[in-house]
Amino acid sequence: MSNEVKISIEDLTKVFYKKNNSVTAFKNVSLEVKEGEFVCLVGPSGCGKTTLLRILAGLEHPSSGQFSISADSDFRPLQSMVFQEKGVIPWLTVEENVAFGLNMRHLPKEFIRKQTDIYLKKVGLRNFSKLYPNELSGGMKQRISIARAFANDPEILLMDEPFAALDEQNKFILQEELLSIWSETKKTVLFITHSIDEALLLSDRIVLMSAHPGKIVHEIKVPIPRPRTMEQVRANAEMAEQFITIWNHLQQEVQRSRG
Ligand SMILES: Nc1ncnc2c1ncn2[C@@H]1O[C@H](COP(=O)(O)OP(=O)(O)OP(=O)(O)O)[C@@H](O)[C@H]1O
Repeated sequence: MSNEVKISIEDLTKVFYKKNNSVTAFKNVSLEVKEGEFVCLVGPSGCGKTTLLRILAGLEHPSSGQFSISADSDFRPLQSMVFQEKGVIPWLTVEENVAFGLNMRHLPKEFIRKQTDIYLKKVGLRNFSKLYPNELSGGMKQRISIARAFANDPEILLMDEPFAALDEQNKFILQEELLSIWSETKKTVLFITHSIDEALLLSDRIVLMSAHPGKIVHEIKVPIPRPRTMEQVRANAEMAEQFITIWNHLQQEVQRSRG
């Protein structure tokens, strides 16, 4: 991780206005993410995590405040986003899905072929490259989304609960695959999860949000050295303490959001 700030969010607020009322998704959020840092956002349902990511992805406008993503290269996209599901294009083959962003940028064919091949290999889908998404399992579809996001070589990666719909065993495998690709590419990642275990396994830093309207209320640095495995995280006494700290916080906030 470098000391350079890659994502800077300053006093950001998002209000959705409807006919007779308004909903404040999150309020006065300020956050800095360093280049190469892996940050997980954890908070109760409805606290504005997805909305914050959508703003960083340019899919929504903030109501007030500002943010910036620092760009190292004019040729790279600013961000790629990985969603929980429905991130694949059903009428394209696996390799066409992975190459999609690169094709949209009209990059040289040979570069696209090589880049696609590298990431298909990294996510274990090389032998499935000519298949269509409906011939694949949920885990394989998420691998396509991850391969496409990294193949695009964006300045930052935004991931919105990418493993939430998977069974636990597939989730563990994909988490470790993601960590392995991330350690090679050192991308800056902002990752939303409801899973405390997942946040402890993946993050350099965990940012906790309050119940709706979301605010950042606490941050935790994850001290386990990398590379990490779920077994190490589960066997580590300090991590067990962190788990309880995060759970205590979440429990209170979830109760508040239900109240
Ligand atoms: N397009 C929209 N129009 C109106 N309200 C919206 C819109 N999108 C989100 N909201 C509201 O903003 C708040 C935050 O929603 P958001 O989806 O960002 O929360 P979240 O923390 O990602 O929730 P979850 O963890 O359940 O996915 C919610 O109250 C939601 O109803």
